[in-house]
Amino acid sequence: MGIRTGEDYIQALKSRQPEVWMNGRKVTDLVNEDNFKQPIREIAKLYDMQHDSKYRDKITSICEETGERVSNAFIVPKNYDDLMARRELYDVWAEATFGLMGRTPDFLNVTVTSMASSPNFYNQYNSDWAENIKNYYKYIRDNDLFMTHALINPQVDRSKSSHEQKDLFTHLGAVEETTDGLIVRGAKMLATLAPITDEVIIYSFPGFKPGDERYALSFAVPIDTPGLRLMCREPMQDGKRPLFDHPLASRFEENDAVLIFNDVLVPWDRVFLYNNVDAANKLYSETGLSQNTHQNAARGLVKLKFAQEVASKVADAIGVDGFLNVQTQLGELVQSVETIRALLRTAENEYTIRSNGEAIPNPIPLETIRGILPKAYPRAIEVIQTIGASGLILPPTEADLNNPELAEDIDRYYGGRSGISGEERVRLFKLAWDLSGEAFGQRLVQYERYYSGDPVRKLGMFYSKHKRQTSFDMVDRALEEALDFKNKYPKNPV
Ligand SMILES: Cc1cc2nc3c(=O)[nH]c(=O)nc-3n(C[C@H](O)[C@H](O)[C@H](O)COP(=O)(O)OP(=O)(O)OC[C@H]3O[C@@H](n4cnc5c(N)ncnc54)[C@H](O)[C@@H]3O)c2cc1C
Repeated sequence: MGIRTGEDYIQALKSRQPEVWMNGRKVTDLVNEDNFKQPIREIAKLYDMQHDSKYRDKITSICEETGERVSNAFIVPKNYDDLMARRELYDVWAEATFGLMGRTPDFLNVTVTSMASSPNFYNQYNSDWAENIKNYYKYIRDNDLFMTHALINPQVDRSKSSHEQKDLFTHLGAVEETTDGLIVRGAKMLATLAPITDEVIIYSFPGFKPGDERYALSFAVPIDTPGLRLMCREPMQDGKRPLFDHPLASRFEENDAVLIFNDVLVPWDRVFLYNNVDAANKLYSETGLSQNTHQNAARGLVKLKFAQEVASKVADAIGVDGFLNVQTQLGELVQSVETIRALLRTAENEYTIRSNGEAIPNPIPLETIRGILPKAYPRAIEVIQTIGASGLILPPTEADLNNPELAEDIDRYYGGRSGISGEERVRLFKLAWDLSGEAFGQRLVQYERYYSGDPVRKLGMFYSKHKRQTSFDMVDRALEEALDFKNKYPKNPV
């Protein structure tokens, strides 16, 4: 099949009925559910871009194996140009969504591509796993599917490992093996956009202990697999609010869901890892899984740049950007953007080739971005809040603007510096409020903190790995030189 259109994607959604719960009711008509309508349009738009002559050759390529056109996310990069072709896809889709949708299809498509291009890892444990992930990759690639993922266990009691939880199946685990496959039970979270995806893939961060074997799992199933329940969080927009009043929240809401597996059958050919604590702990670091940090970084840069531009435009609109305190805040944001931009370029320029022939960006600058963004993005939002001040809270609604009795007052009292009308400023400040004040905007902050794991533990892991890979040459030399000097000049003459 190769690349899908937006309509292909929507038709696939219509053909399925996953068990989706929201606000206490079962959602039976996904594509007409108010909360999902606009996000579905946004994802469909991305698929359509693959067919648009303006983007097609930038974001898709001909697959050597099938001769079909596929997303660049499915091409295993062999050199710098291939890596940059992927980057082009990340940029084009992130810019189309202002970086506000974190889980666009490229994210997991790249993840599965990386898993499948590490057969040696799987083969050392079980050759079936290597075969299964390879076939799954081909299936996703050739049908251009959209996936969600769920890596973490319910928060119930973080002081205990999986097998020590009160209930054996609080954390998702294997119940029994059958001839058809594995029966799994328990919950995983937090699957962003799950109801409007095609498939879900399960794997975990490291941290399994002996005794956790049944929880050491990786597999994929269709999102409408019998027994799989999707519990959505409370929507942050009802899908009915005017785009004028909520120009971002009404478009880019990514609902998140907890996945509850009630004795779900996972066919054996969809099992990528099972019953092996060692393999589960190494999966992340040894399969190139962290390749998706490249997508994360490119998308995060677009989002940070967007927030920086919003802050600057807000300041300009009300004539405060000549004040030193405002300039230093705006300058700080520009420098954050430039820092991320430079790190991303460094990671790409310093790419290496893995033993499987796959080109990968230098992970150290990418992980550095991962460490900086959870602080830089919330700071950008704080700057918008500080500079926008009361102006963020006061704008009237579209309905007010449409009332002729109010029009004159709105233009007079809600306008900006010379040249900015009441309506222009109201629209800008509403956008800034969506990003910085609305529940939608607060989720975006929380997303940047946590989307790829706990930043605290990630930084600890980053440092431990860095320490293992490095030496203390300069310190050793300074110590040696001091000793040499002491021996050479015992009385310290000049
Ligand atoms: C908006 C959003 C979207 C997301 N989308 C996805 C998704 O699509 N797929 C997915 O799989 N996940 C997703 N995540 C989940 C993300 O992976 C987790 O939030 C992240 O891994 C942290 O886990 P947690 O939220 O359970 O926090 P916890 O692990 O419960 O941590 C809570 C607090 O306790 C501290 N803490 C907990 N355990 C330890 C420890 N052992 N040592 C030190 N400190 C500890 C943490 O530092 C943190 O401050 C998303 C999260 C958010 C917020």
